[in-house]
Amino acid sequence: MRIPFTKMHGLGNDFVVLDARESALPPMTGDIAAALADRHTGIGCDQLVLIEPSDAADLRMRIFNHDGGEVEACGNAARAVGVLVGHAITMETLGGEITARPDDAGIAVDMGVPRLGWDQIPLAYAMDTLSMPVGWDSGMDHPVAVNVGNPHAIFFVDDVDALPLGEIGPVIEKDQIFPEGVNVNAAQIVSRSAIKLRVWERGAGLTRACGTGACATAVAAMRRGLVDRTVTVSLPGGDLTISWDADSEAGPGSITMTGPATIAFTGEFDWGDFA
Ligand SMILES: N[C@H](CCC[C@H](N)C(=O)O)C(=O)O
Repeated sequence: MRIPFTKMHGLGNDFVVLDARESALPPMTGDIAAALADRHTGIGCDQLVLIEPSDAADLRMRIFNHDGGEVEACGNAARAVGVLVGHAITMETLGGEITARPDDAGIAVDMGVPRLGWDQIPLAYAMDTLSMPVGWDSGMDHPVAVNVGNPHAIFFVDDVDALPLGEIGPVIEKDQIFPEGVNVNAAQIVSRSAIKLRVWERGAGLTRACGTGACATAVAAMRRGLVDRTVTVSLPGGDLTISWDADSEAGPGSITMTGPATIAFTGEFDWGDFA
């Protein structure tokens, strides 16, 4: 069975996108997703993105990490789907409903309201998520924990480029204090409107950009009073603008992420080669 795909990226965080809205695909599994994501024997990507029909929103976006794990959210992928569709849409995801709309700077995604409770991250036991009383060998300690559909630990450091994130990231990612794993963010405050960020992604490793990481890091920095409510987050692949609406009687505001997404090329593969 020949399957069309679109290769896309958001600031270098790359995706293989399959659009099953018009014609159903055979069931996607973690093994098939990982095989397609493999950069040596597959098409190669950080995440596989599957677009399906939805009864609750304009479409359903499913995200499979490079390791095949299906996850709740992917900010850069949300912008990629926004570019592919070409107009404002609502998306159902495992992490909740999000919306994407064209914007002067590319695509603006409303990522919803961040979850800040220890059990919403989730963490293994009750603790202060604004400064987790934990540390790891490289001196990266007392992170902020934020869930933006998916779990993030944010460490504020003096120099992100001096960190061995490729070594300490996988250790923290799989620490038992994070029952569902965690995306590991190393952030450097540049000014009250600028953050420099590197991310070790759960299930994908070091990536050139992480949209949810940028959102979670902005929320963490705002919670600590380090930046204003709109901030530019600079990742190895480029910049994202993150705003966190002020809280109201209804509760915490929602997060908006704005930035580009790019179609690299289209192609086809034979499902039988990967299933
Ligand atoms: N690795 C993430 C999913 C992809 C997130 C990242 N690519 C983004 O743009 O948000 C996780 O396991 O939660």
